[in-house]
Amino acid sequence: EEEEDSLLVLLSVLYQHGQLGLCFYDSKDSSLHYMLDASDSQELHLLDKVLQEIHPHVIITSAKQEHCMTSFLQQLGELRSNPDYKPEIVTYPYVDFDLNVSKQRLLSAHLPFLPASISEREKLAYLSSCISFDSPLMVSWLSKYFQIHKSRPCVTVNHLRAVGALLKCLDRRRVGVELEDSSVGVPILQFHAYTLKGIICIDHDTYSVLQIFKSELHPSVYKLHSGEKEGLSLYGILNRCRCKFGSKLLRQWFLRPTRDLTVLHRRQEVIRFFASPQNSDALSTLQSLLRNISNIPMLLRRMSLSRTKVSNWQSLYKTVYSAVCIRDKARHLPQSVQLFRDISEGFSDDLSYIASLISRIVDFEASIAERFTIRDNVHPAIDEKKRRMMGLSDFLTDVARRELEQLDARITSCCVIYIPLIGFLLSLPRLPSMVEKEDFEIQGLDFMFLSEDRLHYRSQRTELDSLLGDLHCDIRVTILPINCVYPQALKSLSTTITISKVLDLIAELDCLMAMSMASQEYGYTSPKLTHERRITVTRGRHPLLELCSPVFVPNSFQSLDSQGRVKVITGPNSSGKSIYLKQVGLIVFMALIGSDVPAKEAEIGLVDGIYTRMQSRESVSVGLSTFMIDLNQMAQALNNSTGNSLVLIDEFGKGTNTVDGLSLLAASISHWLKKAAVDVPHVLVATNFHSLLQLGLLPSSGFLSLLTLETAVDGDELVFLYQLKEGICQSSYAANIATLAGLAPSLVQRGVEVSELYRTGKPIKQIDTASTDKQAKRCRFVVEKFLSLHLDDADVDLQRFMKEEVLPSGGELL
Ligand SMILES: Nc1ncnc2c1ncn2[C@@H]1O[C@H](COP(=O)(O)OP(=O)(O)OP(=O)(O)O)[C@@H](O)[C@H]1O
Repeated sequence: EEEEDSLLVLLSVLYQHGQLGLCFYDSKDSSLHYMLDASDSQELHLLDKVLQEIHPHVIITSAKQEHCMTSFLQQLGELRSNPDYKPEIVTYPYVDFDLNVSKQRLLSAHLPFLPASISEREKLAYLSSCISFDSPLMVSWLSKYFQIHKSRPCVTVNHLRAVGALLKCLDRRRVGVELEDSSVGVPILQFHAYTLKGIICIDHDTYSVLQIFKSELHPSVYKLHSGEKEGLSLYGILNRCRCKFGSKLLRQWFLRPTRDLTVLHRRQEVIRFFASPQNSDALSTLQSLLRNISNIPMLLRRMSLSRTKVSNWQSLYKTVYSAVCIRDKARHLPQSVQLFRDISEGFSDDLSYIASLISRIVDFEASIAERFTIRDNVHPAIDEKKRRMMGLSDFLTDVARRELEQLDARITSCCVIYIPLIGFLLSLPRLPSMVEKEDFEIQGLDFMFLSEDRLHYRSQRTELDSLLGDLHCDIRVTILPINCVYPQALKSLSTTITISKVLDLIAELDCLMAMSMASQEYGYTSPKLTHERRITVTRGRHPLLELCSPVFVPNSFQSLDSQGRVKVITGPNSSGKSIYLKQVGLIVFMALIGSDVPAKEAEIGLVDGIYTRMQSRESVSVGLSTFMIDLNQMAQALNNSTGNSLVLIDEFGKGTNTVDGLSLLAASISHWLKKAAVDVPHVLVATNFHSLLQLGLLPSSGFLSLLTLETAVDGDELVFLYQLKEGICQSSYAANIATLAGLAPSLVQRGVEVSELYRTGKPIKQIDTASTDKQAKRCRFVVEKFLSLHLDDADVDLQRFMKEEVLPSGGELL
């Protein structure tokens, strides 16, 4: 018990630009766990879940942090279900969360399992396979990057930053080594990638190789700094959301796929409902309503900060009104669907009240050109002023007529104008005789200014200003408080009916209708989701390639509980291996966000992670060799995958010496084949190393399944059939593909010859490229030289003869 008491969990957390990164140390097994950066809302729901799951005793955070984090930590004790839980909060200066500091602390951390003689470079390379750095040098590279582009929050490595502060705290408190000599550091015995239960581990590389997201710079020069647009990606084709926060929520679903069957079934039932043709009317009505939804909290904030524009009131009115309509529509849909029931019950009558309140206050028809007009009977003072304004024009014509009677007969016309803040002025045309300023003076009138050949005077006779006052200003002054006060009132009202809940439900509806539309258009099917360790896909397709390619050949996939879980796929180049791997990855991913999948039928056992080793990232920017990146990705897959993960490996080992690469690949596959049945992940390996199978480098196992992609040879031409079948590919057909790619036939022919000789172990003869004519000329030259040699001569020097006459240029002649 005492031991239990002394166990500590220390969590270090950083929230920046909507990204939450954290890591924690568990003294029970001296392990360091890190969670890859994940997007979290301002309410920090994700962090709350993490706290509930790991119950840290100490929470370390930065002194410089966003406001929401401060208030979250303050409320921690009150909000949580367990009121006794009060973790200690430690704040460190932001510099402790610096990337370079983190790197240095990691390098000097006490890692007992590493040999003492290990160099810093080797240590970094090792650490990069333990904790996702993206690359060991990435840390320093990123810190430079951040200094240059401080304002660009696109690359976030908050989990790495958090490691620095965590290690500092461990060191200070000497967790677990309190009684040891000060030279003994706090040991870290293992690193683990941490994922919340129910959330799937998918790293940045997987998102990019599977083309789940693909941002492209916006082609417009003006948007160069701000805009990145979505290229051809899964998110791009599924995102048909009508409102902005629908798209935002969909992105979050993509970033946080889940294994929670309740959540997924809730999404599936809505998608299925809208996918049915008889519900297409409901779909289009709801979608047109969704178009009117604006971001109310932002709108209200804007309205209370600055002077409200009519357009703000209009958006607010439209949003609330449309939300009421959505609720009414949802009430007519089957209440057996959970989301419809939530909308029907969750959108209270307060919404209708707000809508009617706005329409009672603001006169939208009269508020033309952004001028805010309030309806009659809202405010008695305004009503009175309005009445006076209405009669003003007749009154002023009358005044002008009276003034004209008093003026010089040469002036034939005049009018009274009103200029806000200056007041009422008499405006007369300028006569040709009026040249100098003195000529402008008229008795009984104060000259103000000359503009566009008209003279403007204030009339002492009528004193309109004192009579009427500055009506427009008055009306403004009376309106302003109303304009400011009402949004405040609405704001408090809207918080009471938890407007955020209404918006969340609307966003969810938007996402699901978008996914349903995509499902209908592309012919997807609703997968059966289970927690079993099996995946079966019948006639699956690649959701992006099928849109670009005129003909797409569907292929099935089956990975059962105990058989054929490790699939090795061989096939000629360009036969479709990579596409097949990605297709399986994408189908599983789509199931994990609740979407329908491109297949005829599918049963997906929900996986806890998708690990990929596919085409490498550009190595220049990350400062690592291509092969090192490959190894890092492979290490993550080998170390972190469980019996419930999906591992996709494409052409691993080709970045180094063939034999070494082949051995590493064979060793990695064997590692999985030798595991206990429950620990073997679903593995798909595509390789061009045919000798892996021809030389029998893999142990025989029931888990192993060998597949290939079908091709046919028609004459000299290779035809790709893209059909998956059991078996091994015997030839790479590299020559046929090289011919297809346009290499010269003579070159390809020589390649085939050499390859054949190499395979059969025969010597490869060098080809003499000199022409026959040239050779004959050389021979003639040598023969003539020998014929002219007289061996009987006493002074004959054979050495000199050979060197200087037969081989004058160092043997080149022969
Ligand atoms: N099922 C399919 N139906 C139609 N076309 C396909 C299919 N699979 C692949 N293709 C086409 O074949 C091309 C090559 O596919 P892929 O990149 O998967 O080949 P590969 O076997 O991995 O090649 P390599 O070994 O050279 O990497 C794709 O770009 C696509 O146009």
